[in-house]
Amino acid sequence: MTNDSPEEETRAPGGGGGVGGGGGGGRGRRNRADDNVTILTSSMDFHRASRSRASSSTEAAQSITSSVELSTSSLELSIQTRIFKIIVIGDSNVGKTCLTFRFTGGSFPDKTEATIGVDFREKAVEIEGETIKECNGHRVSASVPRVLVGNKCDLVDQIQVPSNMALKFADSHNMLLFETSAKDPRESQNVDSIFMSLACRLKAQKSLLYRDVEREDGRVRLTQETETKSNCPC
Ligand SMILES: Nc1nc2c(ncn2[C@@H]2O[C@H](COP(=O)(O)OP(=O)(O)OP(=O)(O)O)[C@@H](O)[C@H]2O)c(=O)[nH]1
Repeated sequence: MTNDSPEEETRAPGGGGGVGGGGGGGRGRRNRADDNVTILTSSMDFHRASRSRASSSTEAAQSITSSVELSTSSLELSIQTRIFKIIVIGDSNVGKTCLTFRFTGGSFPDKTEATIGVDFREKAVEIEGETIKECNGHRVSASVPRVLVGNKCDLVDQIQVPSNMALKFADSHNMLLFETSAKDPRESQNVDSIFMSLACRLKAQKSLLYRDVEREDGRVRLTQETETKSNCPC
């Protein structure tokens, strides 16, 4: 099994689709000896899609005379999509590329080559009505949600790490455990759940939406929401 903070490789899913939300824990299966466990870590970022408004002269005039109100509504409109950066870390050949490809592209790649450096894929998903996007880039911090993934569970006769050991490791590091196969199409939902779980947890962890818009002396003051609220099942 890999260390808690594997350093030899990091990878950010990018290139295909997005994230979904899902639930929790995993089943158990394991990889080859040198492959062991893939750890997915993630961090959160915030993306504001700009929206242009006021195309007519009337609207333009309104935007001048009612700048505060327009600024407020523009802000609300602009908060459409948050970007979560998910980093897939693990030993070489464990299937990081295939897992992210399965999730973002929906299939198992016919051929992969050892990734040098960092590979990016991205996929937009919707959770509780909010669009979440992965993003090119990564930042690892101890506070970000992490899950532990054992890939290649289709290789039943080559299991290297017993499920109970993986579970113990995951528990001790406050991670969910997923045991899955990027190759087996029957496992695709479980692969999705890995990323959806992360997206859900990221979404719930700390909202960066500016919900409280206060007016003070004719000026708009934005208050960053810090409360964690979610109906996400994971
Ligand atoms: N049987 C099986 N093979 C897999 C699975 N996932 C990946 N592989 C194979 O494992 C090999 C390595 O897969 P990659 O996704 O390139 O592994 P990686 O971790 O990205 O490798 P590096 O780029 O070297 O770090 C390839 O030959 C894949 O076809 C799986 O779930 N089951």
